[in-house]
Amino acid sequence: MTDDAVRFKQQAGIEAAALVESGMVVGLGTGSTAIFATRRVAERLHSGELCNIVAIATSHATDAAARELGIPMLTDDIPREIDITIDGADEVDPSLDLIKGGGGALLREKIVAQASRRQVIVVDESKLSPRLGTHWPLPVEVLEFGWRSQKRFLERLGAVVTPRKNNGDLYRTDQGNMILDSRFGPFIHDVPVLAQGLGARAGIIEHGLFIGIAQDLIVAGVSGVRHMRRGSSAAVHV
Ligand SMILES: O=C[C@H](O)[C@H](O)[C@H](O)COP(=O)(O)O
Repeated sequence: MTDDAVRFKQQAGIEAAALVESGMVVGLGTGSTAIFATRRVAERLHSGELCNIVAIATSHATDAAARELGIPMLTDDIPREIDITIDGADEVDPSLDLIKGGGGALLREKIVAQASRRQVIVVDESKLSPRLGTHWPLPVEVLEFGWRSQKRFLERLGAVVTPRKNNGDLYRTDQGNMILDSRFGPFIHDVPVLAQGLGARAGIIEHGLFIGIAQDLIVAGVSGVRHMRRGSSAAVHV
């Protein structure tokens, strides 16, 4: 990752953390961009600028980081509605639909996103894409039982499928499942139809298409930080 990319991720994360208000329940995303928002929320909490917040993490890694930073955490059964969640993404299209799951956290991320009133996505500008699937394979979380059947199913849908590995072994999600990275190049032709097909297949636990979920996008790049809202063509420069 270049120094510029790290700086852009940090700018986007810090901008998003400013949207958190005292008294809120906050969803904390996973990855190298969302962590900057988590750190900034912790800084605001410790400086006294924020008070009385509780958070829920989208992965074991984020949970450990947030606890280390001294953020009060909710239990995993999400006993309260989440006011705002700040998370990263692997690809973002012009209507703010997303591919997520590059870090393997897609299932918890989607659970937290769907339990949130407001989902704010933070990215550096390299994540912007004209059509989902252009730059990134779609992560599909599958149960180990029967996984080769899911691989054939995805191949019949037109994907080139690579079981995700970690140091030579099969990668495991926080839930102990596998990820099949599925490249539908040059792009995914019909995102809603694909999402519906994947959702209907037993053995597929979740997929990384987040459609209609993000309300806000904060993107940082060479021309500064922009804040976009779903359904609004105007980008606000901040
Ligand atoms: O599973 C991981 C998540 O969906 C991440 O939010 C996504 O991969 C983006 O991560 P990063 O900000 O590190 O590029």
